Amino acid sequence: MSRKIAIIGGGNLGTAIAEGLINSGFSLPENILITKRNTKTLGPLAEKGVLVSDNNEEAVRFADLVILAVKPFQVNDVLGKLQSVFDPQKHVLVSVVTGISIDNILKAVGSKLAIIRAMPNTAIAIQQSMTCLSAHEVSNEHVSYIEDLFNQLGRVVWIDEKLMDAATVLGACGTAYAMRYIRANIQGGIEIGFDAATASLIAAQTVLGAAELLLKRGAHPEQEIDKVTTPKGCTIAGLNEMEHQGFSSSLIKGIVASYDKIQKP
Ligand SMILES: NC(=O)C1=CN([C@@H]2O[C@H](COP(=O)(O)OP(=O)(O)OC[C@H]3O[C@@H](n4cnc5c(N)ncnc54)[C@H](O)[C@@H]3O)[C@@H](O)[C@H]2O)C=CC1
Ligand SMILES: O=C(O)[C@@H]1CCC=N1
Repeated sequence: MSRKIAIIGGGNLGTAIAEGLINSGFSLPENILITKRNTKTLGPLAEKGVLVSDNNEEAVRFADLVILAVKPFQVNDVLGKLQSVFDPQKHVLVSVVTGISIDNILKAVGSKLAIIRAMPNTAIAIQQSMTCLSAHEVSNEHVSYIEDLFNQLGRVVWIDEKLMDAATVLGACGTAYAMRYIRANIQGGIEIGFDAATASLIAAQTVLGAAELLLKRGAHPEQEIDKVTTPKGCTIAGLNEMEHQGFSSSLIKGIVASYDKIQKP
């Protein structure tokens, strides 16, 4: 397979994917074509040599891998107009769209195209995405090409398609949840004496280190918490107060609310 990639929908995620593909060296900028109805905001990518267009048909003809990154309600309209351009012998379609099943996509394209669902997050721009992948009836060649692509843009796990909504919440919405946790740390850090820049650095690096401890050791969070909580110390006093205020409970309820929103929009 050659390495020409079309990204249909140059919004937050589409542009992040383009950035990741270039930053990782997986693609040359001239091998990526990204579309949007109004291409003005794609200027920074165009300056890097990425091809920019408002014409989805042109993009599909250009590429053999098409990444669909439009909003869920736009899928039928966008794919419907591309039915005659897709070639099952040539194209593989990767959809990062929330809540739209492979079956729905197949109906919208109207042909037996190779379709893979991917659920990355915006850290894909800096090769730190968590990407969940799902496919059925796709050739091994397509599977290994797509796995290789997303592996270079972060970590990958293959999941059953029925878990895709859960993956969306935990892995993609999760970036926003983590940001809010860090922001709260910054706000607290300022209240106890730091300037905003120093509080931001300490909060972000501390979260990065905590995540790395889990990823590198495969430990359970509570094992690492036990190493921090000195008996009668300040950590356990703070943690217990957070729990009295509903910390874990509010996160779990938020995750379920996000999930319910995908299931019952
Ligand atoms: N933003 C995120 O963190 C994540 C988003 N997703 C999913 O990815 C998809 C895109 O999300 P965002 O990038 O956040 O949305 P967005 O609204 O920023 O991007 C969608 C883009 O599609 C463009 N568009 C609309 N109609 C078009 C057409 N006919 N042809 C070409 N482009 C068209 C819009 O102008 C917009 O720039 C959604 O389905 C979302 O659920 C999935 C994982 C993470
Ligand atoms: O908020 C949303 O609906 C999308 C799905 C995952 C991240 N953003």
